[in-house]
Amino acid sequence: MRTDNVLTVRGLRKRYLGRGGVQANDGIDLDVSAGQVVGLLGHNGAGKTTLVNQVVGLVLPDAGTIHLDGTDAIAQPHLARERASIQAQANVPITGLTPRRAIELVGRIRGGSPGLVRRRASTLIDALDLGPWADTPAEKVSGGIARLTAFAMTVVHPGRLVVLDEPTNDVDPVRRRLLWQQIRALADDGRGVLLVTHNVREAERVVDRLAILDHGVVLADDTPAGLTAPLHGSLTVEVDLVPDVALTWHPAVRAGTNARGRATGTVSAVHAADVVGWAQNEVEAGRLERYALTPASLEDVYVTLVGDGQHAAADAATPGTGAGEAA
Ligand SMILES: Nc1ncnc2c1ncn2[C@@H]1O[C@H](COP(=O)(O)OP(=O)(O)OP(=O)(O)O)[C@@H](O)[C@H]1O
Repeated sequence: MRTDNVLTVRGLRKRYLGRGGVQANDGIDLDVSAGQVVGLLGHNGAGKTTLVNQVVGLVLPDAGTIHLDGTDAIAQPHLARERASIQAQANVPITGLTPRRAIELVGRIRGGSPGLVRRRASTLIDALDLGPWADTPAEKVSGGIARLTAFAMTVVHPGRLVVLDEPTNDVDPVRRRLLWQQIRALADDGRGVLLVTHNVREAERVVDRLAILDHGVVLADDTPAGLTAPLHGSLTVEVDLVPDVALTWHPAVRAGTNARGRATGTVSAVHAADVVGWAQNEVEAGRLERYALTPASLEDVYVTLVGDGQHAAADAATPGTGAGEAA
């Protein structure tokens, strides 16, 4: 029976043997429907790539089931690879080709007709602003352009499921937005998209649903709004510390993380004005460098669930460095 689910994963387990062994996936359930972008967020080693590799038959699970567009992906990995398009974490080398030629070649290998592939390649090149490099030898293009080329190679003739493993690595902020638009367009066109990322802000911008993975376990799986709902009514306070000056939070602040000269806490919105007054005072007295108050975000949810994952926050936008900002 055909369902709207493009990918259904149940109870997936994978342990790598070797010194001590690693339980890379520990009973994962995950669904991706047609028309949906589902984010898979987790720090280094959380088990994301292991999950993806099992979906496309590159790694054999110890237990669990994977159904991809109606087929059993474990029993029939060749069908899974036909029905899924995957952009791996590492770019496939395209030395000797130009980006345009590489994109067209993959489209043809995947069964697209010459005319259709040529048109789709041109559309992607324009949409991702790759025009100036499209006909340049691949050896001469930058890392970001190579990454965008790899994305275009993946989606030139996409399967029902499109898996993108860190597609925006090395991509500049402007083209990153263009890429996000193309990810959205894939879903709008009826594909299911699984977007693997470390980047909380990226997840916030693009996904319909987000699964947070930690040590091989899905800790939460919901819409961004659903994930942040428990934090509604609270704000995040972030302060930059003055070296050698101990921080004493305002009593209304619940302390969170404190590392590398920056501390965060949460405060109920009803106490926000008091905390702004306190923070301003601390800045003027030279006990704080700066402060910022922002609405609770997915990043706060992630840190609450996973801990102070410096990895996840690494690519997040940095608040301004003025004397203080209140959102
Ligand atoms: N082939 C392998 N043999 C042994 N251990 C492995 C192998 N591949 C991955 N691991 C281990 O399994 C765990 C999960 O790794 P995985 O690559 O799936 O995580 P990830 O979330 O994709 O990380 P990253 O974001 O760094 O790519 C890690 O502890 C990793 O060291």
